Amino acid sequence: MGKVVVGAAVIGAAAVVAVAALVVRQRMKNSGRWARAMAIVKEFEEKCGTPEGKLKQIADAMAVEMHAGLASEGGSKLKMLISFVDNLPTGYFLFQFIYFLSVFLDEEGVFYALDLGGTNFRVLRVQLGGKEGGIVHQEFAEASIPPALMSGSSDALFDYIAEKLANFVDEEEQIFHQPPGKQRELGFTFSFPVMQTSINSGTLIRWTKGFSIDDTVGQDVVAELTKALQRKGVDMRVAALVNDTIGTLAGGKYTDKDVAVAVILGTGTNAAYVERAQAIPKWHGPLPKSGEMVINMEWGNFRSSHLPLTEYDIALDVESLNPGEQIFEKITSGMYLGEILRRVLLRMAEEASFFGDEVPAKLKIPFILRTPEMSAIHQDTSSDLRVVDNKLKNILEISNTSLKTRRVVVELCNIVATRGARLAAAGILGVLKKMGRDTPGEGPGGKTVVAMDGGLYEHYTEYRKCLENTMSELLGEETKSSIVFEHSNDGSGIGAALLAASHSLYLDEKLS
Ligand SMILES: Nc1ncnc2c1ncn2[C@@H]1O[C@H](COP(=O)(O)OP(=O)(O)O)[C@@H](O)[C@H]1O
Ligand SMILES: O=P(O)(O)OC[C@H]1O[C@@H](O)[C@H](O)[C@@H](O)[C@@H]1O
Repeated sequence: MGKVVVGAAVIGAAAVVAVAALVVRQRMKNSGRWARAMAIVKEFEEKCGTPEGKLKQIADAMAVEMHAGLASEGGSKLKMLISFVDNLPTGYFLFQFIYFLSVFLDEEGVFYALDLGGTNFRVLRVQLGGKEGGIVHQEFAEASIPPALMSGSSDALFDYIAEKLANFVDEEEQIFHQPPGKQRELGFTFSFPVMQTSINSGTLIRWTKGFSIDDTVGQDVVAELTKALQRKGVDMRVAALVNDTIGTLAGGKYTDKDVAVAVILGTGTNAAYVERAQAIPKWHGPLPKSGEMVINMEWGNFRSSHLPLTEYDIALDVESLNPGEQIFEKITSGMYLGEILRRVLLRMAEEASFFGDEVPAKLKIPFILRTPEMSAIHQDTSSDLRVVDNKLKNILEISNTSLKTRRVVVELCNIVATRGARLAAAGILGVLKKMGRDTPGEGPGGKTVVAMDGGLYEHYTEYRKCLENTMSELLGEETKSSIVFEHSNDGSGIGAALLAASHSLYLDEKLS
């Protein structure tokens, strides 16, 4: 009996020791995994660093590339596209003219706008003029663009657009009907790089963001739209073709004459600004009477050795629809921020079992983690980070995460968004430098208004606050006080309608 008891005790003790050893080994393994995960986070944070000195180097590089892009076609990765909006028949500079436009137009001043962006497609009806002038009435409809149309045929895309426009026109109330013999007129906002050949013609240079339709490249997008409108029986003339940054500048200028720069932070990113005509060596056409021209920078394609690129950015670019293009856009704008976050989480799952022994299958799907979900995670204010928990469950099917795991996910959102926002601020500083507005009190009336638009800027509060705080950091309080950010919500749609009005075929009747 004694031997049996002793034996059992020895076995029991051995079992306890074995379990303890297992627990210790598991804890060591977990602590080893955690340490590995934290090392990945630390390395990522360091490589995303945007200290003030680096941002100022980037701003200087942006200004240098702007000069190069204005000097000659192809002189820079910045296309610096001339927008043609200012060679008005009346010789007025576009924006002054728009400002007085409503005075010339009477109640029939109904114009349409059509805005093709990277994610959404909007149609707008604007009634200008009337006794009080200004915008008397506006209404719009929005639809997301079916992903299949982003990589189908040119006709399929433009037929979809024409169909939506036809439906919108059919809903037109009787009071907006044009008098017999007068064609409806449209401002076409096209959020992609176009080499403009006139106010209402221009060829697509290349697609960006999620679009990749080979048979549109090199084509006149107004001609493509016009053919589709004819196919759909829509009697409408495209009076103006503008990039969304130009539309935002025009729309912003309509309400505030000090608007001199427009920045879009949406699915993609871009900027436009008012340049002195003499500062555009590559322009050999007639100089506008105003002496100023409006430039669509296409700054999404900016590239500099100073940009804090990580292995995740490089892999994203290599696997993108447009490798080697739009690098600045890919680390600052809405289409990509969530995807960068996903790539970091995937590496942590693979190399440090961050979400357990198995790598979550959904985490391997590109673009499954959209920036709107990332901002919800980033801006979770609950004590147990339950929004983070829900997003991880619903999007990635990752359950039972610990609070400290969720905190790391939030921190990664902060790293990605902070880098993007601070780089956007550096871009704006570069534009202000080029304009000579980065020092106190420069610019007419001492104030420079930057019209901001885009769903990322509008909806990602942490990103927007970081951008504006970074502007103060870079400019200093004295200069910052002369730079005003105005959120011109859907300014590009209004701007496109205004530009259509300012290039209307029927203007002479009103001006005479
Ligand atoms: N709540 C949100 N948080 C963060 N980003 C958002 C949010 N909502 C939209 N976005 C971003 O804004 C983009 C849409 O921008 P928007 O300007 O509305 O359309 P488009 O890019 O088609 O012109 C989306 O692709 C997304 O990246
Ligand atoms: O409004 P979106 O879709 O975010 O577009 C912003 C910018 O996106 C870029 O990819 C385009 O080249 C620009 O022309 C455009 O202005």
